Amino acid sequence: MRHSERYCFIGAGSMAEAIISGMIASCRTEPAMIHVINRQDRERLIYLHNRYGIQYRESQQKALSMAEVIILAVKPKDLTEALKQWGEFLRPHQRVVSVIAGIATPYIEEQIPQGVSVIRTMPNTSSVIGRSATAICGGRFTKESDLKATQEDFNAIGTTVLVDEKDMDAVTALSGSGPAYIYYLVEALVQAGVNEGLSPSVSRQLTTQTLLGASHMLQETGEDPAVLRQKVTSPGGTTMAGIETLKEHQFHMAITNAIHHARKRSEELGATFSPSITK
Ligand SMILES: NC(=O)C1=CN([C@@H]2O[C@H](COP(=O)(O)OP(=O)(O)OC[C@H]3O[C@@H](n4cnc5c(N)ncnc54)[C@H](O)[C@@H]3O)[C@@H](O)[C@H]2O)C=CC1
Ligand SMILES: O=C(O)[C@@H]1CCC=N1
Repeated sequence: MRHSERYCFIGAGSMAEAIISGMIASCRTEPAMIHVINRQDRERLIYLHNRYGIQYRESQQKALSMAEVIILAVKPKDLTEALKQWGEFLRPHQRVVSVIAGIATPYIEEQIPQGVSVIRTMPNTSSVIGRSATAICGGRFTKESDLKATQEDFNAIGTTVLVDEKDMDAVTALSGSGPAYIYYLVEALVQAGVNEGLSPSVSRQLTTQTLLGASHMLQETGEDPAVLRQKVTSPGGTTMAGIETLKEHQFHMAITNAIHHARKRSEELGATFSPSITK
């Protein structure tokens, strides 16, 4: 549903672009309702304006105060400076939506005027094509209506789930970073097909459609992935030979450790942003 709130993105990087393009493509909002502010790189704003029609020219302070929704889309290391620069212009009627990995709502709440609702989200880059998996949690001043509106924003670019803030680091490791693991798997599959004599284009086409088909099977049948796997795996057949090799190479353990390490990294990114440190 298209609605009338104005958005102001702080940070014009790849995640901001993924969300903006998804919101415009899904008609959640019009380009004229989106303003983007960025540090230094005016070329980037011109690119976003030319490509999507978003706004950037008027005073940045005015853009911030006119928006109902402020989206924080800077890197974790740049957040403190960004909040110093822009935080004082925020007001309690606005909702601040952070997409920043690792950083908890209390830190942001402490850097901006008292009472502003801060909502932490973790989308992923599939926002561009309206296929993000986004997790959302509210902060201390977040009302039901803020959560609902934020869910509607992100439902326009994929699916959403409400979680407790304590789960956000795990979410970040799993679905925030998740597309990269899948692309890494695809790189390996395509190369493996080529190693076995397929052309790169045939290998990529077969791999991509296999991934897509398997994703749809998971979603549309709702079956346990282990059951779906067993249906492919004939006793003594090719799949069994492949799966046994994956087991020998501790595939399961590699994935488990990767997600654990990514979650720890999310915690580390947030650790230096504890509210008590800023007092
Ligand atoms: N890339 C991804 O897959 C995902 C990223 N995220 C989060 O999104 C955030 C942004 O990530 P990317 O877009 O990849 O980073 P990026 O580096 O592409 O973009 C960050 C932008 O913020 C701008 N910026 C820095 N300081 C600023 C300031 N004081 N005022 C205004 N703009 C400022 C930079 O100029 C840059 O354009 C990160 O915190 C990341 O954790 C979340 C989900 C997925
Ligand atoms: O790698 C990162 O830190 C960000 C957060 C989730 C995906 N990309």
